[in-house]
Amino acid sequence: MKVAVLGAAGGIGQALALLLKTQLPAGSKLSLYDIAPVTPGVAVDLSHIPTAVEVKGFAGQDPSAALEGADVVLISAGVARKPGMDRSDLFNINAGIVKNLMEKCAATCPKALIGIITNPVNTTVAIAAEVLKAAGVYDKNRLFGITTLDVIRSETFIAELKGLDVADVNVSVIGGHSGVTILPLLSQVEGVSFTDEEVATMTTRIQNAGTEVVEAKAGGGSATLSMGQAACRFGLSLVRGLQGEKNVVECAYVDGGSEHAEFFAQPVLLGKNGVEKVLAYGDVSEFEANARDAMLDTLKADITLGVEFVK
Ligand SMILES: NC(=O)c1ccc[n+]([C@@H]2O[C@H](COP(=O)([O-])OP(=O)(O)OC[C@H]3O[C@@H](n4cnc5c(N)ncnc54)[C@H](O)[C@@H]3O)[C@@H](O)[C@H]2O)c1
Ligand SMILES: O=C(O)C[C@H](O)C(=O)O
Repeated sequence: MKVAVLGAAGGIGQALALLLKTQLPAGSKLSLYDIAPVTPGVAVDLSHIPTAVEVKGFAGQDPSAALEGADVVLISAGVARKPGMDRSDLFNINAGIVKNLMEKCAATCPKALIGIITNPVNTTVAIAAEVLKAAGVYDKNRLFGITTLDVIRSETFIAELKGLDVADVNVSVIGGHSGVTILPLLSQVEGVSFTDEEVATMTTRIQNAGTEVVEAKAGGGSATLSMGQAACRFGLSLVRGLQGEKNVVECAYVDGGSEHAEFFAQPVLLGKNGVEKVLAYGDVSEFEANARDAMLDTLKADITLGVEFVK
């Protein structure tokens, strides 16, 4: 199994690479690429950790060597937010970066499962899909926007509020990955009940959690360590699915035939070809149904922006 990380010298990339080096199955290959010249050094550094995962690092303008034979590609290349910015403010720089990297993926590893971390995810995933379509290699089951950070935040915050063991808390988060498009389905959390006020406060906290980190880092970037953990969880789930493990389910932002939008985050069953089945997200409360319907104009506009960028 070969996993490539693009943007591997960055805050997320280095944390993710460390976690993958220590958690990928024995015999895996980890391929690190970034435009930053330090990237081969990051790989050498990681290679001294005693696990049966081979690491190689690549720098420069062309990621092709890093992508050859990749089964999974995780992309965190691009710029991060500073206080006062929205994720959509990253579009001007990150759209072109994702487009260029996806052209290389389409040419070099068209069958790989690709997970997009780079913001604005609602839009960059649409860009990735258009690039793959233009190259004639699009398979909707192999492209994912990684929204796992919203899931782990939800699990953490709910466990804290309700005094639960976080290992017992499972939450689906649907929609997209920015502001009101992030919708945790609190009504479905087993063994927990929330007052209306708790639902409103918790939903807002989860939607603004990225900004909470951006402000706390005071100009030094956005979430990197928690995102490294989230991307590692998601990447390992992709690998487990590819290896034939059953019942691997994650929420992800996919082109899954949703009635709501062309791309929509919801639970998916992962398998040997990526998405094996898009799962229904189940019954929702009136609050959640209203929040879901209210996000759709924003989500669709984010998607259209990406489609038009490539066309
Ligand atoms: N999906 C999510 O939940 C989520 C969570 C946190 C951050 N993010 C996003 O992830 C992205 C990366 O965040 P970060 O904190 O790691 O940023 P960072 O600045 O620490 O790292 C980004 C890396 O990308 C590299 N890079 C830039 N252009 C590149 C190119 N063309 N090819 C290869 N590498 C390139 C840079 O050299 C840098 O090492 C941002 O867009 C951020 O908003 C997404
Ligand atoms: O908020 C950001 O800009 C980064 C990321 O999308 C997050 O949710 O932490």
